[in-house]
Amino acid sequence: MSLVETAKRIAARAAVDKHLTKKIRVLGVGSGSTIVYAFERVVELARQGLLHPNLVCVPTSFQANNLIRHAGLTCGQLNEFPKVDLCIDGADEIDPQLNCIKGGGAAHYGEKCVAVSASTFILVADYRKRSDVLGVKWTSGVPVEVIPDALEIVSLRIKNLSKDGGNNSLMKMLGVSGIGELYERDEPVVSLRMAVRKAGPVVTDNGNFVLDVDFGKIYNPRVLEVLLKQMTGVLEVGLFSNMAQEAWFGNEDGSVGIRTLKGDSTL
Ligand SMILES: O=C[C@H](O)[C@H](O)[C@H](O)COP(=O)(O)O
Repeated sequence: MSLVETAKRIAARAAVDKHLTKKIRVLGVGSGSTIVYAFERVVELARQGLLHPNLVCVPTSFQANNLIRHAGLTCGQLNEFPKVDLCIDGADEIDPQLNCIKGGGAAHYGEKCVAVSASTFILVADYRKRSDVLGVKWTSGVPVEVIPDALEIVSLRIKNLSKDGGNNSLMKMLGVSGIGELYERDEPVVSLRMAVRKAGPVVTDNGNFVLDVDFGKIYNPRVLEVLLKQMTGVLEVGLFSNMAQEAWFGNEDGSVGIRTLKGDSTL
């Protein structure tokens, strides 16, 4: 197993061991490659009888839904279980305030639905995702899920954010005086995410498209998230600000690091 895969695995397993106690009845299951390792551990613990006898797993995506069903665990939808005790999920980049970029696998809408419903939201990742400022480690851009009919209008509005100052009255309400307080680039670079082994764009679990928007460094993820989210035609933005309580990183040396709002430590 490569260094990166080992790092994902140790962080994911350690986070599950710490947080998935017998008291957790409703578990949100994230998406992506790191979550596969976390879920592997969930299944081991369930088979050993160490989890809540009526554990329900709420998926964040089609992928997560498959993981749960193939393991034979109970799968519940958010409409039936809107109060999630714990959600464990991966991320593409995480800053010291535990803001993160997600959606590298285009699952950020489902992931955010579950994350906002969770009493505890924990991120698991490898060392490449630990960052001081968003936009430096994950350079593919912020994923923005867009309803297909609105693709062009949303692209244009994002490209013009710097020129028209976003939306001046909204920015005033949000206490920001200039777009330079939000991100680095003079003009955000907007790309429609293209599929691999399918002609045309990536189509999400919800039948939408994804724009990857490179803002350069992101200085104020919270306000940028709000500005993007309010654009008509945007379903969800892959910025998750002020949501996670902890991030667990697998380090290159085989140790596990934990990032909280108080700082970084090693297990
Ligand atoms: O859309 C995908 C999700 O946000 C993933 O959790 C994120 O991209 C991290 O994925 P991975 O664990 O594969 O790096």
